[in-house]
Amino acid sequence: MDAGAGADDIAALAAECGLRVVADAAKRTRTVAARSFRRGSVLVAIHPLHAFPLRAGEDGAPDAVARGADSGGAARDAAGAGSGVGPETRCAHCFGALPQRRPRCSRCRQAEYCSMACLTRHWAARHHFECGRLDARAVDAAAAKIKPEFRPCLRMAAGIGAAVAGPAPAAGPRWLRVQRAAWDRLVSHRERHPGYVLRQYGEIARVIAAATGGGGLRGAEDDTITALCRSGCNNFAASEPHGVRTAGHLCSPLVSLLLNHSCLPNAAFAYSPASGRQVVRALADIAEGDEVTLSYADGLLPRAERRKLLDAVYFFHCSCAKCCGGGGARAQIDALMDRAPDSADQVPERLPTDYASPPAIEPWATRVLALLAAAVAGDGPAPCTGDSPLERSLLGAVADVLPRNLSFAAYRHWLECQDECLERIAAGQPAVHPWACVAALYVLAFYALAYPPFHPLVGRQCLEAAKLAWNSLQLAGPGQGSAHAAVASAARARDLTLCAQRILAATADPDAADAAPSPAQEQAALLIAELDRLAASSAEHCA
Ligand SMILES: C[S@@+](CC[C@H](N)C(=O)[O-])C[C@H]1O[C@@H](n2cnc3c(N)ncnc32)[C@H](O)[C@@H]1O
Repeated sequence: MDAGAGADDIAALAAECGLRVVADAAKRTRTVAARSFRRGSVLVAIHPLHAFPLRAGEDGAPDAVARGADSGGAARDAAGAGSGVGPETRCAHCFGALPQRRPRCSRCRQAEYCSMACLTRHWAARHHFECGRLDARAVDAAAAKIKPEFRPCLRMAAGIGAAVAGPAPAAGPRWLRVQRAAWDRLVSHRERHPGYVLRQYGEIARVIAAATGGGGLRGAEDDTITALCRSGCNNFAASEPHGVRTAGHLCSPLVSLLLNHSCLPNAAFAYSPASGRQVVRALADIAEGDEVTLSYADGLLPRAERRKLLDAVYFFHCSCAKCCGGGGARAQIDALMDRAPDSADQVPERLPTDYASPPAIEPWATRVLALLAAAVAGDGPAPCTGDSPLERSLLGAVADVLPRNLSFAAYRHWLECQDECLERIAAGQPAVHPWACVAALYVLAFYALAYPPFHPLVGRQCLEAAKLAWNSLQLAGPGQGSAHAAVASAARARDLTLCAQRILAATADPDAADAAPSPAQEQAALLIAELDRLAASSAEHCA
């Protein structure tokens, strides 16, 4: 880490977290583990320098940031799910939905909350500081003058401008001092941004200056353009509470500065709706000396799409273990999934027509799901290096599968089937459950091939599949045919739920008050109780 104002603060905080920043010729810096970490360990937890919820029509990233990279948002957004919520529908603290009657900050009258608890937490954490500095009305007036898709950029630049203006308050919190020092050290890649982007940023900078005369937004136009470029390759998308859709944006310079990208990351971030902090956790066991990485792009995107995004937004060519693994297992799986089915080997394009007869699950998917379950159940080491024993076994399970069945096109097909089935179920067609369960199991198998086993998305999908298996089981009574029973045995529902429970426990919000279970954890506990009741009543029946 270079010397300079704030360098000591940053290095000291990193050291306390068990991390060390070292120079890197290709990446400028990289952060390595100064000790080993077990999967699930919290690596960094810090309040963002600036954070705000998305508004209606403003669901583009404030820049081209990693859209929910670690929450799977990119894959879902690519599959057509946007956030699209109204200005009045998200809490300024937790980014959750707002009720009809909602508290708001009595000082700025702008920040709205879903509850008094969120208002109080936001004030204590960050708002007491930014409320006096950021003229939210002036920001809104300025934002109204530019295209909706660029408004988050404006709001981000304005918020950061206010947060970093003037000397750091001596009595201010440590996180603020560290975040400000880290902001000054972030790359902007300004010289590499295309002309049309710089012109748009110039327009935003002019609007900000004209609307406020600098008051509340601060910064000369040129500085605002640099801030926009910097924010473009350093910001984070935050998910809605307990969900996967992008609901807000965070500028957290320390985390940006510390963590480089890998398509096979060993860490993931989440926004804690409880504390408003950004929390980075180990996704896998990390050995001392290993580089700690996040994913800036969803690891389930095809390699070419990931490369395009990383090149266009972050200005580098990825050479991680998955992209160029020198023949490592994950790189080979990635290459298998990158194959395009030829015309004689087409992925089915249409959604199912016969929801009464779900297809059988192919042996490769069953093998992958068994490997996932064993990895999650085991207490042994869980590294994710690209060529660990688990990753080699996964490759062995899929090496001979045809592109028709194992490709991104196939993954997207199953994801689409799952979404379609869930819509039908929501519309009152419970008989679709077994079909939905099959689709969910395939999606889970693809997740297992693309993500480390303890990735939060794997946990959510395990729970989704478990719920569908349980509901299919309910349909498998007399007269309902054997297909339902074949899809969903009680043993499968139990295995999936146990998997979900372990992953959810390892990825639960560490800042949640009194470690209160999340809704997903509550659902998993309920499912296990139901399955136990079912097992007890069948045992009684047999006796
Ligand atoms: C969020 S910053 C990460 C911190 C960065 N290492 C630094 O020293 O400022 C993102 C930038 O780091 C560099 N970077 C991150 N991951 C990289 C990787 N895997 N390979 C090459 N460069 C990378 C790129 O310049 C990217 O725009």
